[in-house]
Amino acid sequence: MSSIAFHTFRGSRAKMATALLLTGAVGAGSYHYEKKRRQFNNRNNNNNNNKNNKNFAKALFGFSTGTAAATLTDESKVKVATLSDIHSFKEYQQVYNDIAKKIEDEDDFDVDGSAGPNLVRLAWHSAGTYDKYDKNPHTNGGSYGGTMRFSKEGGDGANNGLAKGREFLEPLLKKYTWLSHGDLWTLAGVVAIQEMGGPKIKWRPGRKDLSEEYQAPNGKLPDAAQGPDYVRKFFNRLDFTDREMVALIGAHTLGRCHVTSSGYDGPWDFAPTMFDNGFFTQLQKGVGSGEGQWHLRKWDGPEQYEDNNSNSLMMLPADMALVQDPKFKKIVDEFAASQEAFFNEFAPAFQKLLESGIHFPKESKELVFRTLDEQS
Ligand code: HEM
Repeated sequence: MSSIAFHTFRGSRAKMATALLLTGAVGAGSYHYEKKRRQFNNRNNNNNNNKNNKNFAKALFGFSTGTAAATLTDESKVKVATLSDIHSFKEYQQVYNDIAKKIEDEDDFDVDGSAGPNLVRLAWHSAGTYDKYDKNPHTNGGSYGGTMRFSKEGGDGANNGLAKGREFLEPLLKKYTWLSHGDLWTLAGVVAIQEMGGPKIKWRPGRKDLSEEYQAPNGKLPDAAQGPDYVRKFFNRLDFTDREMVALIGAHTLGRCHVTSSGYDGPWDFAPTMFDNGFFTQLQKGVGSGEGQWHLRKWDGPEQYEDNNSNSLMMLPADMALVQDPKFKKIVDEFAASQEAFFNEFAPAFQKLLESGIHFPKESKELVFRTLDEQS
């Protein structure tokens, strides 16, 4: 890189370096780091320790240690999950339990009671800003930095209603002062899904709070008024396949739309606090005048669908997109026919969503939590 280019980018690179170094991503000096470094050096059978230290850090974390601003490489433009200061499985299970109990205790959070659906949406919106085409860690989003706590990202219209979920979780940050916003919000999504009867979701810690400059630009979350091409393109930006995107939108089995948040109104199925394949069984029949089908709701609000049977359920245009596109429709039919198939594909897709844009070193363990029921 020429010195001019270097100076041009020096400010943001220095900030990036500081952020990553502060995260403890490098963790030089820790027991874990030292052990791995020695193994690496032995394997490479080379006495040049200083050079080897740098190569090791690069292999593990994607960038070299040393004078940070000067030695950052292009690979460093990723957000690296920390290994050095994460906590034990037992402690994360404790956080899990506290969130689960709080959901259970505060059962007047929303129209349907539970805070669970809001927390799932919080986890997804914290991660769903990721843009794989944007290589600048300041703007490419994802759940790492917990940046929805700042006013620009938090104030994006798509995030209306989520301040309530963030406030609900605030006491946990006071109790577990070592927990980052990103870890808390993503973990809360996992808790909510599992406690509402959904599949086990593997989860990994290591996100760190980043500063305001890392807020994702507004407009990175999906527009519900759009059709199949938009939905496919949107989720391709997050690196998802057709099957993964259909599975993920199946989370609309939970919760409801609120006129005060999005302008849309109503729940997708009759059990909005139960994680099942109800979204697909409702959606499957598509638009028409027959039994179990859908028609456009006549009202003053934005275009949305209403079910013929009860006139009380809703579908967004972006939901209906999944039965308008033949490739999506085939997958909807599969998930409507088998809840097991849905769960099997939802769980890894949701884990992938929560890890979008984050590099988890090979050594980082996937944690699988026990539900409150399983522990009693
Ligand atoms: C094309 C993609 C998507 C669009 C356009 C979309 C749109 C919306 C809208 C408009 C709402 C209503 C918000 C409100 O008024 O409170 C909503 C709620 C919700 N969304 Fe999505 N969504 C999408 C994908 C997803 C995904 C991938 C997930 C999770 C994996 C998800 C989980 C939820 C949940 C749980 C709620 C209910 C929240 C509550 O009850 O407070 N959505 N979504």
